[in-house]
Amino acid sequence: MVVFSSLRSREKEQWKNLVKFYAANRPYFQRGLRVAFLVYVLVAIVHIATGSGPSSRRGASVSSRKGGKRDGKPQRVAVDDVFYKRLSKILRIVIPGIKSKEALLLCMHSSLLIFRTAISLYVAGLDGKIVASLVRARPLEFFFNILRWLLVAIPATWTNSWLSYIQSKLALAYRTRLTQAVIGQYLGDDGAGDKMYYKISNLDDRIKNPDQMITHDIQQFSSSLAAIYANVAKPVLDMFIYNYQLSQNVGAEGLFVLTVLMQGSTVLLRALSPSFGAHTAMSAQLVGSFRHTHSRLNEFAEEIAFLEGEETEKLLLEREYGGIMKHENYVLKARWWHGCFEEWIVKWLWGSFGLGICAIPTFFKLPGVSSSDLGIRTQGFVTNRRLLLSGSDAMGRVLYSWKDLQDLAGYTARVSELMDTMSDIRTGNFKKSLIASASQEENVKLLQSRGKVFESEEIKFEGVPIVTPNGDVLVRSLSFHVKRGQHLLIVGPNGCGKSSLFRILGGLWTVYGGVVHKPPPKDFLLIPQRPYLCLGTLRDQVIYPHSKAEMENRGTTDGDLLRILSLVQMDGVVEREGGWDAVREWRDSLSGGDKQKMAWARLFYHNPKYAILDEATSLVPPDMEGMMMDNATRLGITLLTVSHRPSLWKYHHMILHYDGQGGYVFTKLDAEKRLAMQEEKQTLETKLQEVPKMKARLAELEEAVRDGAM
Ligand SMILES: Nc1ncnc2c1ncn2[C@@H]1O[C@H](COP(=O)(O)OP(=O)(O)OP(=O)(O)O)[C@@H](O)[C@H]1O
Repeated sequence: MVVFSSLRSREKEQWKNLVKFYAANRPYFQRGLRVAFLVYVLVAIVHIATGSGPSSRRGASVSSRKGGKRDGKPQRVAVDDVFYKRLSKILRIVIPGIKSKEALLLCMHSSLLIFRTAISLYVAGLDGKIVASLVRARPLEFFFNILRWLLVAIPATWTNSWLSYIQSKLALAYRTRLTQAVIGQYLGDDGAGDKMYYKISNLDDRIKNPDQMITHDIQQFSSSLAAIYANVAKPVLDMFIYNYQLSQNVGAEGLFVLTVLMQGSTVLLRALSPSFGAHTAMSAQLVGSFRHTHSRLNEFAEEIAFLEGEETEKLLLEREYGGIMKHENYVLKARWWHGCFEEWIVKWLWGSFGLGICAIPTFFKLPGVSSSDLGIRTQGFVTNRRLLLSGSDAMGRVLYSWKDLQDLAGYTARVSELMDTMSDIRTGNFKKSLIASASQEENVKLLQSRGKVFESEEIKFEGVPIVTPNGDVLVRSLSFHVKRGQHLLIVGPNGCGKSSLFRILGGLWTVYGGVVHKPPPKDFLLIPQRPYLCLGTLRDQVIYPHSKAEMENRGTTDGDLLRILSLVQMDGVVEREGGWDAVREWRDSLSGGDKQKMAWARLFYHNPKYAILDEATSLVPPDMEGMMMDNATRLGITLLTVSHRPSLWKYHHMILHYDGQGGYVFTKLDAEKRLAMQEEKQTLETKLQEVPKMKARLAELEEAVRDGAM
């Protein structure tokens, strides 16, 4: 018993010595703890910045449910090094230099953020003073403190309004830079990137809805990026300042324990966080798909109306919408429970612990701190409490900013997917699902090789294969030669590659072999079966893609345009529609035949060296067709015509006849002979159709004769 009590008294003595040692060296311990806190915050920032946080390892793939694949692998969306690489690439576009407008806005934004923190610190101290003057019952002091409170409200409100204004300006500036960069590549005419808008949707499978990405996703990305700066930089800065100030008031020990608690709960929260970045990217993708289905309904409204396809279209739309709702509900639920858990930890758990810390100077005599009266104690408590609330709010916002960062990762993935795909396409690297025959050995070789293209006055193909973007070899080796003035007729069964030849001539499809000699694209004008009518005035329809200024520069007047329209018997449309400056949705205002005539008027206005006519007269009467062909010939336009109408044959000198099996014949066209053969063929075909009926009638008669005989 004696031994035991002597042991206890020795332990007590040791403990006392330890406390004494601590009290004597407390300033050094305090300094050590503050440095440790600083290191901790820096490590945490580096942790987030390098994407090595727990959530980053749990990045989900966007394409797990639908589309969005790169190289056959699903695209990952997470706050990881891939995200930072993508982001830094985009940042170089949106903030092109330190002297740019965006850098200046960022600088102003940062200064205002620091100024606001300084105001908050002053307000925390003032709050304490107001309550202290109340407790001490000093009315004059109380009055002056309230006056200070009112005065500080002026720069405080001014700063807040400026902050949100500059943040919005920053988002707009980012959006403008990014939209200009993307549209520049999408519609720019700079060699390899030429006709990107065509290639991205026709030659590549990766981007399903570029329109949604350019209009919606870039806007969301810009707002998210502008907000992330305030949502991450400001709380981190606040966390430093408030916690440093708090540790000065209550001692660094409380701060140390609070930090350990916060770190523990942060790790737990992050481990339990759903992958919000992937959810954001998926939402954008689903909305894009829904919008695309809607725009198809608008575009083909007439066809669908005649086919009475409402039910099917409704089902398609409902399916798309159902997909969005399923996803949104899932995300909503995930956000709900995550929000509950997060608020309980951040607001209530940290809050109660913080109150305990604020009470330390009231209940304990801290070594080196002199005792104080009720007023000082109250002032200290109120100030510390405010600092603590602001500090834990900052810490909470750093936590919340993880979600913002994940949202940003989602939008960044969408925007960089578009930009990376465009870069790939610029280098001729397309990703399209190939048909089975493309994997045959000879076709694999063919798809890997490239042909040569030379600019020339005439059109000459030497052993050029016609291959569709999904690897279907339509013609293995095509050779023909068309000189200026030699009109070429192209015939063959459906899907044999007639229009595909034009796509090669227009530089849209890849030349996989042989040699192509062709004039530059500006020397061609295409009239398809359903001609394109642009948004704009009636005049714009004739002169497209020229502007009115370009038309005037080349010396053409509205009178000249009227004469051109009279050639296709369309001059009445000017008066009917209210003049050349009338603006309509011309696609709906003109009939099918009128649209074709308008396209012919455009041909006569531009007067190119070559005209590609792809069933371009299918909807106009034969006499009109003859007049248009004659006028084109008179203007010296060389015609490359696809038509099933025998009446057109007589205008052509050469014929390229596909057999539909990969073979073809290219020869001179003896129009008269061909016409006679065609007519005879048609007569025989009509007669052949009668044969089954005649046979049936014969059988009936034979039976009747047999019956009568019995
Ligand atoms: N963007 C594309 N991607 C993949 N395949 C395509 C694409 N465009 C056309 N094709 C395919 O190329 C083949 C040839 O098409 P093309 O338009 O040249 O036929 P065509 O001979 O003009 O037929 P039609 O007389 O019916 O107009 C078709 O099988 C078509 O499906």
